[in-house]
Amino acid sequence: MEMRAIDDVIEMGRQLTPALPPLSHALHDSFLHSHCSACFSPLHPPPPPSRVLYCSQACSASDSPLHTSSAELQLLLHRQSPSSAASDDGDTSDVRAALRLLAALRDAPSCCGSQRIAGLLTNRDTLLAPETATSGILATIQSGAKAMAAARSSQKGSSDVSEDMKATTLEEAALCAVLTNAVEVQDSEGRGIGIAIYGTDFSWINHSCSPNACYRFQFQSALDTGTLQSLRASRMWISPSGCDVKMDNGAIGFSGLRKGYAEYGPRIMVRSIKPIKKGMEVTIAYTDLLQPKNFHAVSGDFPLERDGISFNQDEAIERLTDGINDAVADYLSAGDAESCCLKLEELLTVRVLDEGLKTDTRKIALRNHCLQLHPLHYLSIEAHTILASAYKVRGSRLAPPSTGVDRVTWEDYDLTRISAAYSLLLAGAVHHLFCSESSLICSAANFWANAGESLLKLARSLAWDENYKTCMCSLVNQSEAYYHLSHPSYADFERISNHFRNCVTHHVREVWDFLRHGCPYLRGIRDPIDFSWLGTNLDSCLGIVRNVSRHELLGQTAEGRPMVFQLGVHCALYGNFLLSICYGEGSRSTSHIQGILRSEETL
Ligand SMILES: C[S@@+](CC[C@H](N)C(=O)[O-])C[C@H]1O[C@@H](n2cnc3c(N)ncnc32)[C@H](O)[C@@H]1O
Repeated sequence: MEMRAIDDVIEMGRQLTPALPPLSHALHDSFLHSHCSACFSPLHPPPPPSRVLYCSQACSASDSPLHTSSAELQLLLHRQSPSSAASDDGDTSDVRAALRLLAALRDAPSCCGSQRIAGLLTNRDTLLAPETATSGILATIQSGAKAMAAARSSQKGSSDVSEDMKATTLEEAALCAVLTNAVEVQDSEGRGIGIAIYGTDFSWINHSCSPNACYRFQFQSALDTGTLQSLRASRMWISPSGCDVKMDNGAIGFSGLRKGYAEYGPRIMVRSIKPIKKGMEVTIAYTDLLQPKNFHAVSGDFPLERDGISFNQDEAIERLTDGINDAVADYLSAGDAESCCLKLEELLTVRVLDEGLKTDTRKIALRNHCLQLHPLHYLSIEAHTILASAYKVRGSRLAPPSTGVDRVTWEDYDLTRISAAYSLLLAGAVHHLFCSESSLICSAANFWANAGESLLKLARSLAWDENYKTCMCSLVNQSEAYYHLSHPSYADFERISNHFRNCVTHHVREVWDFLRHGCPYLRGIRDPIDFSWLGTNLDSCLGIVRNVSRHELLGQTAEGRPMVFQLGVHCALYGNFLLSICYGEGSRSTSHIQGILRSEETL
């Protein structure tokens, strides 16, 4: 099954589905005590741990009957009991979501088969086939289905649990449907807090490495009837297609299934990120397009190569990945952001393949050269993301509690400046990839918005006068109008993008030396937006920044501050423009960045 566009031409930034409620959803175990199990909103303040918690009476009334009738309660109790062998097993959200799915469809047993449940593909035969199943997935499905069957028997009060547990086909199919169709629900900080399974309107959308649509979540507590009616009234711009469409349409129309649609839980809505013609298949990305698996398909491979000799990439990538993981462990587990920055910058700067060069005479001749990881390689992007965050944390740690945001120490200021430089480099690198693969619009949007936020924080951090807040650019003055262009024509999109890009390129030339000053790795990056300097010889880029004294830096800061501000405003506005295409007006991401721009009096 697949979904196709039903209108003549759908512009980019169009909402293609209403905000769809989940068929089933479950928090990850680690968020069961900090978030509402019905609507996934954070609990303030976190109450003392108990089994399943709700943010309101309405959420409790909506969800607790399903929590009990689905046997989720029994499953959690069983796993917590000291006698349970599975008590310290991993996350149970898949299994709990599968139990909830079966309970939601209890009145519609004909919707449940081993191939499809409520129209949703289970992939059971493929997932359990001996030739395709990895031992890990097979064991996970079998043990999960057994735990589900045991919990369901115990909930029914069945006397013969062992007999009930023999027939786990239905549980296996439900769990496979969850594994095939569930999406990770992320909170505003991008943390995966749980999973949700949606009906066929969403779940029949296939994956593409170059998708033309994306999705976002909408979090609400239990909805009143008026809001529900208006959500349902919103139209579908896509419809099912495929050889089974008749049969499966029957499945979705079944009244028992409709009962299964919870009126609460994180809703999902699909949006177009490219113009889509009538009859074209609508696709989304199931994974992060900047991650390795898809990266090569999206943007080509950036080889570790010199003078026509390509090196053993797998070995090098493995070593670099280990190095990055080691640095991240310092940051996340040991809380040592400084060590993380040192390790990552060393990793990005030193030769990466020296050991592999021992045997080949041509390669031996190259041993004195410095081979750097390409700045657009996915590992560089990963490392830059961590560096931007680690420098930011280091900057805020150094500020004494009494100083407030506007009065910071020099060291704090330097760290904030380098964090902003990394954020800008990330925005530029991902934007470069976005120019050749427009599916990366959501990533580009987030990186531009982050760069804008970091640069505005930097401009704010030395407050000796307020005159820096002047933006002469006509685009900035018209920015209010762009918020209402969440589905622009492609021509408008290109015009606005080109204008913003030209302004950003101009400002970057003025401030880049200042932003990267004192950072050994960043001095090798000539320009963070225009990568035409990336030729064959990265070495020649090193060492081009003269040493600047603290005094000169201070002078540059006073002068550079309006420019940093203008650059920050442009990045934030452009990020917001792209965010409104991907997620629509009023989304959490756009509201956040608009709040920042309002506080800077640019809106
Ligand atoms: C959420 S379902 C998508 C709808 C599904 N095609 C159906 O018939 O119900 C996900 C499953 O669809 C299949 N699928 C999705 N995208 C695919 C793609 N690009 N190529 C091949 N199979 C795909 C895979 O079996 C995947 O596990």
